[in-house]
Amino acid sequence: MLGPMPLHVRGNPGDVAPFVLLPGDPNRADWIAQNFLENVRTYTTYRALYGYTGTYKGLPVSVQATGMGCPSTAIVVEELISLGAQTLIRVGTCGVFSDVLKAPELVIVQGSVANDGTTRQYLGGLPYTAIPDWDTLEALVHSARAEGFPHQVGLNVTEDAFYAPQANQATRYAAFGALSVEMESSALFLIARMRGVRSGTVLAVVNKVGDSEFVAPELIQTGVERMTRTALEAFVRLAAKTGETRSPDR
Ligand SMILES: O=P(O)(O)O[C@H]1O[C@H](CO)[C@@H](O)[C@H]1O
Ligand SMILES: O=c1cc[nH]c(=O)[nH]1
Repeated sequence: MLGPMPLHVRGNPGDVAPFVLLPGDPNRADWIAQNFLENVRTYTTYRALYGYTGTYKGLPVSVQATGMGCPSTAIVVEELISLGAQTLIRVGTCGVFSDVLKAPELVIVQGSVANDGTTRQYLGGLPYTAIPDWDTLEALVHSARAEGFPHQVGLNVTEDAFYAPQANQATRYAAFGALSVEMESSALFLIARMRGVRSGTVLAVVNKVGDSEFVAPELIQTGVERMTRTALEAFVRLAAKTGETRSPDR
């Protein structure tokens, strides 16, 4: 299964843990590694797609930046899987469509509208519903509940063009029940399904779509801390359920 060093995620076989957190922002990857993991080592810095492996409550966990958008995410996810990743949880930020959902509340993504070019290219025009793995979704919801973190579970929109001139196309999906918008989950969910691994997404709210500013930094920070804890606790739950305690240097 494990081949030579991938082109972009420049780790060696054994560097990446089966459980991987996926922030878009490389600085968030660094911050998570420093503040949540123990015995951290860096396995890649190429193109600022930082990747670290350490342990959380004794469980080997990696945190790998995806960069922004589905094209970069697709490369990173494919290469992580080639390096042995088995469960990938995106810990991202999102915009929301109404004041019903406010920072630091979390969004746990039940499915993501694939309004992006990467999944379109993979699928060759086939309509598709991008959904997370059920066990991962369930573990995220249980963890958020157990931690007492306010959250909503629902539909997200993944899009490519943050500054598309059609005044936030994604808002059109709000009328059909979408809660949030971001730029990576559809590709993550599709590729995970194709390659037979598990995936999920938990998001911290950073803006209401259409507003010209992000919400206050302390609200964003609280949301990011909570989503990170939620995802890590989901890994612990999944590991306990399936007996996965493999070390990254197995
Ligand atoms: O904060 P991250 O995880 O990068 O996620 C969101 O932030 C970026 C846009 O500001 C996009 O990548 C979007 O999906
Ligand atoms: O993709 C994103 C991320 C945060 N906020 C948005 O409005 N869009």
